[in-house]
Amino acid sequence: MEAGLALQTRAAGFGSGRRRGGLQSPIGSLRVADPAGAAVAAGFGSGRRRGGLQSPIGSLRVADPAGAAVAVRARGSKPVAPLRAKKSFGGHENLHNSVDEALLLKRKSEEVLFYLNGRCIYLVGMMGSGKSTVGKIMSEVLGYSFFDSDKLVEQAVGMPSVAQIFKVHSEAFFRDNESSVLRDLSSMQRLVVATGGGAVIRPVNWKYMKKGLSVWLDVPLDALARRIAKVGTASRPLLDQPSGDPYTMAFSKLSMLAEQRGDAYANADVRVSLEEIASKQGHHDVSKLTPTDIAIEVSLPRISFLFLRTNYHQTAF
Ligand SMILES: Nc1ncnc2c1ncn2[C@@H]1O[C@H](COP(=O)(O)OP(=O)(O)O)[C@@H](O)[C@H]1O
Ligand SMILES: O=C(O)C1=C[C@@H](OP(=O)(O)O)[C@@H](O)[C@H](O)C1
Repeated sequence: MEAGLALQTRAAGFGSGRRRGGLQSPIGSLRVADPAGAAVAAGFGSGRRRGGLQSPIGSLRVADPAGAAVAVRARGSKPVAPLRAKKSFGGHENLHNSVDEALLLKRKSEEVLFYLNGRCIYLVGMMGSGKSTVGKIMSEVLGYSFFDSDKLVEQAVGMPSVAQIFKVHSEAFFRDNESSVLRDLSSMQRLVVATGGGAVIRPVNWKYMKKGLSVWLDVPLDALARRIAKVGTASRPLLDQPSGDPYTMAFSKLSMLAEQRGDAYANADVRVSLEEIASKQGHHDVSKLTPTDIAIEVSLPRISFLFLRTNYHQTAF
């Protein structure tokens, strides 16, 4: 299968200024091109490339045509549909409970766009916290590009899964590449990035993520273990166990990791607590929250106030 990312331009009427000639990361591994209106295909790792510079970990090129936003999707996959779900979430048939909810999300995200002023959003949180799911919705409504840092590492290394990278190389090798990917992404604008759950443990990654807005999806361990048990642990090497009840194994490993990671997630600019959202909704059951409920919290204009202050501290919503 061809590795690579296909980029699609969509008019979004939002831009923080026009970049000409592209930005280059310190090691020249990433280039943001502005080919005045042209949509381009981006290659990463061993995939096809048009232009852009290459580093040992690969090359990324994103078209940013004057005020238009780009949507990114894996080559061959379908674009993310903003208003319809392909899966059921905690018994919900839809990502959104209603059209009203979808419209609310759209309105909130438009307000936040102004304050973001092109800055990237980095979603952090434990494995299974919904970074990819919520991130795709956020990117869709913001007119931002979505990147999953795990996928970028896979493409850069030229391996089909994080599990294989851990097995053939090591966790340290994966972490080095994860940092390189985050460094490269940090020189770009208008991205929603779903980071790997362990990205928070390296201080240097915070240096990169602090160039944008970091948002911690704080999900109770029990809910995480349920979600992971449902989809299996094969794609998450730190949780993969040869035997045992998947929920119990996932819960115990996640608890250990949460302990080890201590306050690392709390470095994020914003904490979105599912327990608090559920309690606000009056049912106290986080499994009833749709990804859109959560994306609305990420988009709340309250976040925008962070950018009005020169010194801000983490805010829990
Ligand atoms: N709000 C939610 N309710 C129920 N299941 C969810 C929710 N958000 C994500 N999921 C499911 O949980 C699993 C992990 O989500 P994912 O977005 O891949 O997490 P992450 O990127 O943080 O590892 C997926 O199977 C996804 O469909
Ligand atoms: O928590 C972690 O250390 C990891 C989380 C994974 O990403 P997700 O959070 O997307 O599952 C992936 O980066 C790797 O398996 C390690």
